[in-house]
Amino acid sequence: MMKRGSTLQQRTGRDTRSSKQQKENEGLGQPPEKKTKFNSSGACPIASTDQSRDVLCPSNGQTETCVSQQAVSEQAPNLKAEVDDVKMTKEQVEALLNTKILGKSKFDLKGKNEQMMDYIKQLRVCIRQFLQVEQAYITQLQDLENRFQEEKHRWEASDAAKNDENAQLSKDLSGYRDRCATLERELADAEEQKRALHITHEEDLNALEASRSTCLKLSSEVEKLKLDIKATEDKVRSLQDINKRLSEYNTSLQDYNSKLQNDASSAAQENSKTQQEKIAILETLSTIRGSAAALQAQLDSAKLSAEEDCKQKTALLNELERLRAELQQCNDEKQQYQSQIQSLKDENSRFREFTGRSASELECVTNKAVALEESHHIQAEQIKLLTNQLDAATMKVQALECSMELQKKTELDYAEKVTELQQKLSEAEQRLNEGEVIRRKLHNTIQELKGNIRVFCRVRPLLVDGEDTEQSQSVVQYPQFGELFGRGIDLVQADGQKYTFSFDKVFGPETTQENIFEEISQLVQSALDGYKVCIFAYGQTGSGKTYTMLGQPDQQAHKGLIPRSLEQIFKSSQALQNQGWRFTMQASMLEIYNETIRDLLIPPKADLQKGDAASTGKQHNIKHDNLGHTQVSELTLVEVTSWKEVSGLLRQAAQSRSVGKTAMNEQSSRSHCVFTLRISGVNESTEQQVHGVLNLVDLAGSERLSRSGATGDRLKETQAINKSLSCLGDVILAIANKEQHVPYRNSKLTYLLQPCLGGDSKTLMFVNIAPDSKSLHESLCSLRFAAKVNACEIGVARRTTSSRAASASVSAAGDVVPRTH
Ligand SMILES: Nc1ncnc2c1ncn2[C@@H]1O[C@H](COP(=O)(O)OP(=O)(O)OP(=O)(O)O)[C@@H](O)[C@H]1O
Repeated sequence: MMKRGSTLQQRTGRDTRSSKQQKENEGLGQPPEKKTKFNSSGACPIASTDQSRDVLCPSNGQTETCVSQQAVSEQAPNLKAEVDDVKMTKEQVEALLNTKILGKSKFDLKGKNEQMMDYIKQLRVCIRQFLQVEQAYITQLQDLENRFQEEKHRWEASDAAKNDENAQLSKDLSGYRDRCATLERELADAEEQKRALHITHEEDLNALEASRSTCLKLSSEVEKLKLDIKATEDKVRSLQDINKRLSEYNTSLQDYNSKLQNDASSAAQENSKTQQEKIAILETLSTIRGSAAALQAQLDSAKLSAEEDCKQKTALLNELERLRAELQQCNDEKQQYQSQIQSLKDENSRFREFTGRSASELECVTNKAVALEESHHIQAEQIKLLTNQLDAATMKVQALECSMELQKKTELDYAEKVTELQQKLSEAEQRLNEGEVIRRKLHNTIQELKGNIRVFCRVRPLLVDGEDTEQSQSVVQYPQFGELFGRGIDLVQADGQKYTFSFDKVFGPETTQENIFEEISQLVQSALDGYKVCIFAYGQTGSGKTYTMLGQPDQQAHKGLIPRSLEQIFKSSQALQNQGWRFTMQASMLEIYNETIRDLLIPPKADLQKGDAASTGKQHNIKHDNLGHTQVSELTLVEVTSWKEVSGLLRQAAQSRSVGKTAMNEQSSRSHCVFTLRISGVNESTEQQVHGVLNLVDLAGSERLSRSGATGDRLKETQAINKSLSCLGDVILAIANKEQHVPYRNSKLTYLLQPCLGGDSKTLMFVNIAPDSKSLHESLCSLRFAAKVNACEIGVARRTTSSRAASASVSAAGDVVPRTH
């Protein structure tokens, strides 16, 4: 009960304190009775309307909220009566609690009991009062709790709202923070920019300052320059003129360039057109040459007749002179005679006057006079005759002079015509040369654009006394029109089955060595322009490879490609000397027999002393440097300056091959023969340098073992040939398939020809075909191989050119052996 009371007291402590505060505010000096009004019995008065009001709490004497009577009656209806009667004050309660039950005496139990009963009664009243107070407190507490709950709900609601608000705010805050960060970054950037601008500004200021000072300097210079400008302006004007002309020239060049490009696209057509034009020009040229020759002959004859006329005229003039002299003489004589006659007449008259003279004397004189008159008459006749002759001669002279005039005129006309024709001729020749240059350019462009190995097919004639049987017929046919005309070849089997192939060109049996060379002369020429050129002949034994490559060098009609190419190269290199070019050339020749390299230019004596390369085991190794130059170790390189020297070398090589042939008891055609000419050119005026290589290869004949029927060494050798040729096939196949690894090193031949097969060279293969039916299968194999080669793209040919200064350090490839034999 006390505990509960104390709890209540604690709970109501705030109110109590506020009451106390109130009390203090109202005046501490006032006695509590004045403020808190007790009834007569000392109990708190109960308000009639309010449920509770402040009263002095009986336990602690402080002001407590008194519960209304109605509330008390609701809480404890059984105590109502007592509560209404008894209201205890604090002092009374304290007095009650301090009350001691003593009785009248120690043994006055009844009195004690009554006292006790009374005491209990009072305690009950007190308790009831406290219960009422407690009830009031509880009610108040509940009320407060309700209010607290309401407040709590309100607070929770507001808290949730605040939370939402907070979340929103924190969201906004993070947004603001992001924005702030962005702004900060922007600010930093802006500041950076500002700093950079500031620096730039400062730099600009510095630059401005510098430029101001420069400006000042410049303005002084400007003054000077202004003076110069006037002089320069004149120059500029002239330069502008030049520039204008140059730009016109440039435009024309550009036009020409675009035209060339257009030409390049239609190059193939243009090329053939140019060829036709060339033929037409050549025809016109030959016609012009013919008419020029005729006119020249006419002119010569006219000159001759004019000369004769001149001679005749001179003779006539001489005759005239002579006649004039005679006439003069006659006239003189006549004069003499006349003067004689006159003197005679005078004498006669004197005689007659002086009749002293004799009649005979007179007669004599008369006769003399008659004779003189006769002679005079005769002379007069003669003079008349001579005068007539003179007139005739003069007329003749005049006629001659007229004819001479005419002759001269005709001569002049002829001379004019001749000059005109010569001009036309030189124009035609110039056009021909230009056409040739364009043709060469187009040829090179086409070659470069094609980027593949070109293949020409040559079919030899049926040999009457050779291996081809007399009855044998050609199994080769050629398309007579259409796209494949001149490019196609058909092999026709006995059963009528036809195999068609096409190449860059197909040459029939009627094609001469000259025709063949005409087709490749440009290719050979490009070796002088700095290209690597390789021409090789492939085909079965006896199909005409050697005939095509070498032929018979001493016979004009049967010379092969090697002699013709070299003749052309030496001729062109000499012609190029006019343009400042100086060429040096080195020749080498080797053969590959059974995978062994033999130097064919070792002098025979040395060869005998040293022994044959193959038998002495002397090794020739092949190496390629970074520039794509091939070097064969210990190979003889001979500097050559004329075809004559090369022809000597070819003879020597042939001898060396035949020595080898005897030594090894083999056919020279069983080896691959490689002729190489290295060309180095330098232009003295432009310092330009070119390095070209011309490789001319006569391959060993391909043949099937079954057909050759070879055994022993011959079998070994055939196998070696077949191996190297099949290696060549492998290499071609690998290139055609654009494989990563190309097996160049599988044979000496392919390794030697690597730069020609591998890319930046111009390569041409002749596939030689024997047309007889016995060779049909071999021919088919050869043509199939050639078709594979033709489809093989090896890349774009490149010139090797440089300036002299740049390549001063590049030494010539190979060791040059001075020619001593
Ligand atoms: N176009 C041709 N015109 C005339 N005769 C030819 C022609 N081609 C080849 N011949 C002749 O055919 C024969 C064989 O030719 P050649 O020796 O050139 O053949 P090959 O292919 O070099 O043979 P091998 O592989 O044995 O060296 C020779 O007598 C040659 O003169």
